[in-house]
Amino acid sequence: MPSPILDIRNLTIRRGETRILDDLSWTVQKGEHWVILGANGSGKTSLLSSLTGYLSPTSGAITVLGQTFGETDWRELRTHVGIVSSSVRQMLADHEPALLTVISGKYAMIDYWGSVKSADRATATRILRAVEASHLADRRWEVLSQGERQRVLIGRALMARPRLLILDEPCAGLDPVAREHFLAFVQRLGAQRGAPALIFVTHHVEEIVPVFSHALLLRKGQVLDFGEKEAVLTSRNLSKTFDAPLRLAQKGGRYALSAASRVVR
Ligand SMILES: Nc1ncnc2c1ncn2[C@@H]1O[C@H](COP(=O)(O)OP(=O)(O)OP(=O)(O)O)[C@@H](O)[C@H]1O
Repeated sequence: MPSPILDIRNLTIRRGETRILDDLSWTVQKGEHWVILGANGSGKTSLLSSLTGYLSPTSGAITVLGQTFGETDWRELRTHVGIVSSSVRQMLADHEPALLTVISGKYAMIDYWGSVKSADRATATRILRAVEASHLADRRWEVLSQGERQRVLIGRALMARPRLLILDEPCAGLDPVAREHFLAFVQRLGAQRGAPALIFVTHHVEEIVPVFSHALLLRKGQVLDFGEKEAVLTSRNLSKTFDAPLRLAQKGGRYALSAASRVVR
């Protein structure tokens, strides 16, 4: 069996008295696309930071693409993991056209400088087409809408040909129509042959499109449940995740949450 995309064993991260993540184990196999759901402060961002090597474990093991934290050059490994998050968004240069932003992803560079190789230009042009943003190639970062920025950032991440693509709350700041367009794009992206494994972090079950096969629920730094989404996404589990009685409904492969008068089983 090929090595998993991601394998986390008994991960605990403590800082001072705070137990940020507590004995967390999780495996992502090739061909799976995961959603991580959890309330504010449940540890989602910390988990992502740990698997890109930015937050060191107190104990436990993290293996990404067959390489284990502490035994390998994490900087090299990072180039195989694409990440789209608010911290990357904030670092981009206002004046940079989208095509250069995408090219910069190959070199893990912010604010691309230097001459552009024609092969890189051709690849970035193809990627911009794949993220349905060809028309944005010459547009500067500062004028792009939030939805356009997300596509360009995904293009930037894809430029490094990642096997794992992490989308950390990518719908934050999108209006309902832009959000639906973006989610339809994520659905197409994940369904493409050879697509990287997706990890999509959100607070909202409405954002779980059918291409996601698995879900991980986090609560107070611990895994509440994980596995195939049909088994994990239940009213009972989500009520525990968000500490309130909630009812989960499913229609046409999409989910919706509403308040319930008591925890629904
Ligand atoms: N370096 C640190 N030192 C101490 N506590 C930390 C540190 N980093 C994170 N925490 C705490 O760990 C908890 C989890 O934080 P984290 O940002 O991972 O949550 P989250 O699920 O991403 O939340 P949100 O949905 O609000 O973004 C929080 O209580 C946070 O204050």
